[in-house]
Amino acid sequence: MTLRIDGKLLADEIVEEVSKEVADFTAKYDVVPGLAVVLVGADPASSVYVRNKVKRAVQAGLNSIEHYLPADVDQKTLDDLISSLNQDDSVHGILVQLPLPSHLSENRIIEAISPEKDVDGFHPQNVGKLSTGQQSLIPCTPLGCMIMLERQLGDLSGKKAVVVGRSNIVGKPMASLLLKANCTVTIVHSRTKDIEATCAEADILIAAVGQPKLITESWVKPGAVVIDVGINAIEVDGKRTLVGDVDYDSVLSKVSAITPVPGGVGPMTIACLMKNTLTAAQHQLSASLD
Ligand SMILES: Nc1nc2c(c(=O)[nH]1)N[C@@H](CN(C=O)c1ccc(C(=O)N[C@@H](CCC(=O)O)C(=O)O)cc1)CN2
Repeated sequence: MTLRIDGKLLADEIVEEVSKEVADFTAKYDVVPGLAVVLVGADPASSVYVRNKVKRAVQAGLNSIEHYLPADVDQKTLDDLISSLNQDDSVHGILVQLPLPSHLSENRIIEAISPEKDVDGFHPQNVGKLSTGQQSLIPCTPLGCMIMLERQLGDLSGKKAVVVGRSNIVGKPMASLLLKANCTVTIVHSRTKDIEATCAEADILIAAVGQPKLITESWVKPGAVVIDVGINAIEVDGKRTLVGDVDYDSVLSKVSAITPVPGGVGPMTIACLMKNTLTAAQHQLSASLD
């Protein structure tokens, strides 16, 4: 029987665990970990994600600080805001919701965030540490995927893992994490020859390419564990529907476990942000006591 990995349920559990640890942390140090979320503009999807992040932060017992800036905000204003959040001791985590409007530089903003407060794990210092196997803040989506995989499979050592997609947010950090967990890792992308055959050898298949229902039955190995990171809005019978990069119905009977879309990786991304904020606060406090 195929297991449907319930990301919403697991996310609830993680936020509950984080809230207990936050309560202990606050009781011990008299400090409430603070998460600052910055939204530029009013993109509907980004607004939903930010709203859900704030809701989860409150559930986790974090201090949620929100900054809503107009879509035409200039780079200097955003740089100044990040600089003031970096200096604010009540803020332990900073997240700038992506994508930013095209006149703003995402790289400049990511690099402006203090690496210790970079709860997205996107700063080059955190990326470098992750890729060299050092302790760092880990991007939330790949972290959520690893938690789901480890709860499903336990030890991942020796598994063949294929990551479809090479983005900085998901594909590359996902590959680093799988390698750290002793998997044999392949990243496939638009220039890979015979992607389908490579995917069909994977014990673990991570789909993070942003192409609706690309991966069908012939792409998966019998018994594989499939993690679908894609969240694509398509029209079905004139109605907006969310689907993953995997054709769920087509692969379902062949795989041993699979994440659905919606309700799989998405909720875990937000839960892991709460986890990262607590981790950042713990590290900042222990550094200040050194
Ligand atoms: N600064 C960041 N920006 C972005 C990130 C990120 O990790 N950091 N990731 C994505 C968006 N994202 C979080 O920000 C995100 C996307 C989707 C979900 C989610 O829960 N999706 C639901 C469906 C939601 C819906 O109905 O539209 C699901 O999959 O069940 C959470 C977070 C890009 N930007």
